[in-house]
Amino acid sequence: MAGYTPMMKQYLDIKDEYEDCLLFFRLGDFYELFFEDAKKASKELEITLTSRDGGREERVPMCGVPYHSANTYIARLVKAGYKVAICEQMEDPAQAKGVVRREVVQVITPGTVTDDLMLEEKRNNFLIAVCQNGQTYGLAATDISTGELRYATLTDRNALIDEVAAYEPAEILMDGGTQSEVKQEIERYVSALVHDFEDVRLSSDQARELLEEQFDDVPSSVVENDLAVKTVGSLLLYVKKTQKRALRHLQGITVYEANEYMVLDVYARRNLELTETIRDKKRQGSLLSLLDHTATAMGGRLLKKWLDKPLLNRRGIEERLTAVEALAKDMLLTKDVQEILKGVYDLERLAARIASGTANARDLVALKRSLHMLPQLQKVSGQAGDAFTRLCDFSDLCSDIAEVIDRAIVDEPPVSVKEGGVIRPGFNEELDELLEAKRSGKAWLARLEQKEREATGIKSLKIGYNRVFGYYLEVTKANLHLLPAGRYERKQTLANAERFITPELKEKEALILEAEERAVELEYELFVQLRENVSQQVERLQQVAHSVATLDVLQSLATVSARYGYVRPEMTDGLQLTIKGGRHPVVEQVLDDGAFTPNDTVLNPQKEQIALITGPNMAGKSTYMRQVALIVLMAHIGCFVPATKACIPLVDRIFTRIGAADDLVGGQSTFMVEMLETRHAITQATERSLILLDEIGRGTSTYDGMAIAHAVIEYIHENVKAKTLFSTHYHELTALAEQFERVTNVHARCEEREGELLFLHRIESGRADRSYGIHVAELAGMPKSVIDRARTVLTELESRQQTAASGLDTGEQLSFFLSEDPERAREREIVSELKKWDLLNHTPLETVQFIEKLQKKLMHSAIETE
Ligand SMILES: Nc1ncnc2c1ncn2[C@@H]1O[C@H](COP(=O)(O)OP(=O)(O)OP(=O)(O)O)[C@@H](O)[C@H]1O
Repeated sequence: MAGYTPMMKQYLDIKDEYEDCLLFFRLGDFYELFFEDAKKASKELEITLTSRDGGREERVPMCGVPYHSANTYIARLVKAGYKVAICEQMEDPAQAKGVVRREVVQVITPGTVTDDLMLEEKRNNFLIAVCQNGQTYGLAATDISTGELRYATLTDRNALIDEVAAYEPAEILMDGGTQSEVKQEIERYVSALVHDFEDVRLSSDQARELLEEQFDDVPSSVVENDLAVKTVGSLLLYVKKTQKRALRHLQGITVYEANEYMVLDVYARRNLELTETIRDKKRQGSLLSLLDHTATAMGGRLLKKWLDKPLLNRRGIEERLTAVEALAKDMLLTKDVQEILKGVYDLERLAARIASGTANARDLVALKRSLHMLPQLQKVSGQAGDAFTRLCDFSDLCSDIAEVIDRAIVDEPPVSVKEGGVIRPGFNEELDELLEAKRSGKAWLARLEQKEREATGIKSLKIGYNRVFGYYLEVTKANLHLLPAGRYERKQTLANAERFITPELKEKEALILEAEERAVELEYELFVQLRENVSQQVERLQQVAHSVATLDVLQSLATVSARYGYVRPEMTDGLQLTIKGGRHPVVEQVLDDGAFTPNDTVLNPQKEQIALITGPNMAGKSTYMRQVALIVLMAHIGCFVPATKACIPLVDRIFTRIGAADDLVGGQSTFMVEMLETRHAITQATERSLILLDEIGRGTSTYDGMAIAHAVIEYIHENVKAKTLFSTHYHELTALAEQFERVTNVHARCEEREGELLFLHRIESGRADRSYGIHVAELAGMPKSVIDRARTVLTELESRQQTAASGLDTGEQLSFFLSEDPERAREREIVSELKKWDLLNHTPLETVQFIEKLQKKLMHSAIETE
């Protein structure tokens, strides 16, 4: 420190405490950054790097941004993953003795931003804390821009990763004890700022104390769980340390269990394109964007939550469906709801800003206007029926809050709350008197101007004001000779005018300025008082915000359901899934009207547990598989579904392995990803799950691939029992339908007409007879010579296979396995035939003949191999 100026010393002391942040150090009208911070920020923000004298020989690198536009710069840095500490001057530099006192007033990090500029309207901004205790993990998540705080204990690592991914957090705090592989895996799936919460580590007692201080009522499931106390406590401490302001809007802890909801892991979320498309990661084209007809930001955020956490409780689902049905049947009413909702601002974030003391008068007016819409929402939701009354509680319309804001704040207040013009006349007597004094003073000035003009005969004489000289009389040089001597005191000379004061003018000026100053001060005091009063009501506002958001989501789902001709799914307690005339909700919208071919689906654990889907490329297999999953998912969030009829059992998880997502997980081979996803599915699925496996095994050699695909199907059939859709190009696998009783074959039908391949996109029972791969290659514009050669090679291969198979007397479907390893395959077949032989229903002679036949087969096999 030696040699630095006192201000630089102050800077370095503060920076020492905020080492991991870029320190925005307020110097007059600028925030300045020094040393390494300046180098980083100037590069990131593309602003000039300069230097200043810091007292030592070498100059200190520096860059800066004007304070009034700092928000945009801070937003860019935070978005780039930096933490920014804002250090303000805590006293008036004009009155400070020595170095101006400075303090960090807020630390802005990706997970703790509250500025609208840095937030997406329809997206929550989650900050997550994770603690580990053995194999158990605590996860606490908060969005401080809305005030919600949730906690769950996860019983294994996969569950933790799925849950973290579902939040799509902006920032994650990890207990130092969390295993590094877990951290790595989280970092691989989630693009968030991840860091240790080294400096917010708490003992259980400290954490408990902190929670009790913050919340009136800490749920017993948290109090009695050390892991929960520690996780939520650390999260809270971090928020407190960064925000350094009231957190009244963090009102309670919602404790939930991950299995209360359908689990959608990272793969399923991405493969089903729930919130963004796989290819370009855009919202447009995702299921969320299709379903989102919400009119408010809160509704948009809640819809995403519903989609992230589909319900597993039938009553809850039915309740939503009933509400959606009521609105879908009455589009006029739905239109009314939408119109009213358009007048409602983001109540959640307004309430949060009010509670944290950052709201301005415009926010309060926005709140008032929104609250004024509530009686109408109460009325329409009442008209829509009982389900609404239960889901959206409009019993408290917060009209008292709207009324007090209305009485206090003018209709169009300025942005700043420190420059007056905020409080409505009649609200406060003292303020009215001060404003009257100011007004009458101004009228007096106008009269004085008139009087002086008449007295001097100078028509252009005018009264003006500036900050340095206060009020003055201005006379142009040409008219100076008209002024009587001695009455005016010269104050300022301009190029072509002179400015004067009189004792009378100065006396009045003191009164006017005093009144003005006091009025501005008083307005600010009154405003802060009002904001404080409203913030006491934050819980009521949050409650009503939730009801508005729920109504908005319901109307959005009803709008989509009515517009696209969806039907109400029948939710069943059983395990059978039946869909008639099902469509892919997103694909059907991109195609021309009526161009989408609807398809049926039946899946159940008794008979049709695993559907093997064959058919050429482009025939519609993936679309079909995804559509089944999306229909199931939509039903679970309470939305109607794109089908003519749907009976949907409760599905606890949807697993997907679909090729297109290969590029998503960096650093691993396509085949490795394929195997990871498949393992994930088959080890975690239950008989209530739905598994989609698209062309498993294609990432390796044919035999390996087929063997794996075979084994996976067998495993699901024998052990997992989950409903499964399995698409494959290995036609040989269709033989499994004969081997396993709950495997069925379906295919995407195509027809060849006059050498052209026609994709009918119809899923029909039975297997596809050919793969038509060469046709697709032709469609893709492959050179003719390549196509012709492929046809020749194919014919050759087919005839070779034919020859290999001709020795077999099975009459069954030709199998690649058989031609490759005929002996083993035949033995397997013989064993299977032996098993099936019903001794009691055959004569001894028949049995002997049967054994003789098997023996011959075996011998034949031996000769062939020799
Ligand atoms: N039911 C349908 N009705 C109309 N068009 C459809 C239907 N299903 C799919 N399609 C169209 O066919 C295209 C190909 O579908 P999809 O990707 O599902 O084929 P696929 O059989 O999975 O092909 P691949 O084996 O190459 O992955 C889709 O992009 C879509 O435009």
